[in-house]
Amino acid sequence: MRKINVFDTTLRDGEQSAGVNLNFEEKLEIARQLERLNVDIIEAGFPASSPGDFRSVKAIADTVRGCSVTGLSRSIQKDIDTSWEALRGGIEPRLHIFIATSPIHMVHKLKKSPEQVIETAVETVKYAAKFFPTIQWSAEDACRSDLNFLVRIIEQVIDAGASVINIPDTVGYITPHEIGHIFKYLKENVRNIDRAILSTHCHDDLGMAVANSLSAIEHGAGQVECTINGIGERAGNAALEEIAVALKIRSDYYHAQTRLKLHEIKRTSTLVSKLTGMVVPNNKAIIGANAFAHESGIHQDGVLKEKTTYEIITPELVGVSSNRMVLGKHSGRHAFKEKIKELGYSVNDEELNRLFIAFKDLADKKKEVTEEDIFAILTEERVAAAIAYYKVQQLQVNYGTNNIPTATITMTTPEGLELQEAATGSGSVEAIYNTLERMITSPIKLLDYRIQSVSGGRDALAEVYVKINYQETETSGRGTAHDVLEASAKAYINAVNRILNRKLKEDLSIKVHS
Ligand SMILES: CC(=O)SCCNC(=O)CCNC(=O)[C@H](O)C(C)(C)COP(=O)(O)OP(=O)(O)OC[C@H]1O[C@@H](n2cnc3c(N)ncnc32)[C@H](O)[C@@H]1OP(=O)(O)O
Ligand SMILES: CC(C)C(=O)C(=O)O
Repeated sequence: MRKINVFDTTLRDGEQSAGVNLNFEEKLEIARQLERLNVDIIEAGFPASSPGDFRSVKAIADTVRGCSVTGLSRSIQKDIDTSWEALRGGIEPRLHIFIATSPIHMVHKLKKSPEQVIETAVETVKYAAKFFPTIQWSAEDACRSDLNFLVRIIEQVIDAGASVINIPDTVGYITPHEIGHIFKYLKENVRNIDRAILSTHCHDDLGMAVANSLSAIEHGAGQVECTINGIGERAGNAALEEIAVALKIRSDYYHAQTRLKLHEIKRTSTLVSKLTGMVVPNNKAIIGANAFAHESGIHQDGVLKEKTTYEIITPELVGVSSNRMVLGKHSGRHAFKEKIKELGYSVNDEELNRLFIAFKDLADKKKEVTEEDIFAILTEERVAAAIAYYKVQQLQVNYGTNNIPTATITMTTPEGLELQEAATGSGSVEAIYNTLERMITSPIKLLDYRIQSVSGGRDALAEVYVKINYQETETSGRGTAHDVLEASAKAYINAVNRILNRKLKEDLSIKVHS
């Protein structure tokens, strides 16, 4: 079996999804989970693009020990210098440097001749090789580039020091047959290709990203670039979970394997969905809620007689557990700690105490505390805004079909004051948000509001996701609670606190409660 390296770009290309905005703690949490999933390379961001990206790439490179961490860089010395500062603490510092090679990009965007592009690529790879032991070079828009030009530039960047050559389908234009031909052609025609690994990076504009990635693997790619849940720029990237499971289930055809721990897939998908606010459609392959649901009589009959009649993947393979009930209100600290360990987390005593209080509180209200509930509590605890500038102490909502909904809220402010306010709205959530806005004083614009339940049943936890604009900054916020209105208030305040935390970290003028 050929070994295929998995290069996860959820934190770089995935974060380029419109509306996704992960903060420092969230990126670190996703990186830790990717490490548990056992990816080979994590692309943690684009260090030169902003101080925030630099900080998170550096923290991930300094923390992650189970795989290599990389960051994206333009073919510019200052991007390479910044990337080195961010990545040098990693176990195998790796630079991902790119330049466009298609006529459209060279003429209109870079305004460089093909010869100038070759010269820039070679010079910058040579420069990067002074620092980085491993350099991945990408030919942006490779799939719309001239094949003989690709051969020439690839030969020269390999000579300059690149050992991974990535052939992206940047605009999601190629077909499986065509990409197979490109990889075969490069394998046969690049003189020094035995000194490099070929990599594939596909976008889903025409819905072919996974099929194209698999075809590239079939024709010689030794590395696949993908994201969890297929999130990414425009229509997204190739979905990691689909590629990995296709290689496993059809190993008879591909004869290639990854080193992923497939049972971590569901959890990774849930975490990324929660933190990005990008909901996974029910019919999504591998991780959608319906992926293992047999609805029609003939299928159910077949599955009851013999599972393999209609089931090619077992839910257990990707970590979907049929045993959902785990703990209840009589469970103690030991069992709870053990469950957290089973979920792949380790917590210190202080964290355990806080989590246990949240767990007991939930267990009092809910008959069955599922694995998903515990995962939600854990995630909320680990990625909560570092400092809760605003804290809701009490919330009361008055609603009736013939009344105007009114919310009354008691909240502590950044100055430690306790304020009480009330306001009305056309619905209960609007009444809550109008009340909070009165107390926070700066205008807050609500851009998006979504709600879902964490697990099934009437007593399920509610999870609210909001996107707001506050103090000229856009961010998202999340809140989980047993009650939808409390979860709504928490999500709103979480978003405001996240902006205030970010401003403090970036050392910008912090203006709270003016
Ligand atoms: C296919 C991909 O996904 S590539 C990754 C895309 N990701 C991102 O762009 C996210 C992060 N980007 C950013 O924050 C900003 O674009 C920055 C900080 C990188 C650059 O910002 P600015 O300096 O304001 O430049 P801006 O984004 O407007 O334009 C890009 C410039 O880089 C140049 N450029 C683009 N790609 C490359 C490259 N690979 N190597 C060198 N220069 C490049 C463009 O030609 C343009 O140069 P020009 O100003 O001389 O015309
Ligand atoms: C930078 C490269 C790899 C990229 O993201 C693309 O071409 O889509």
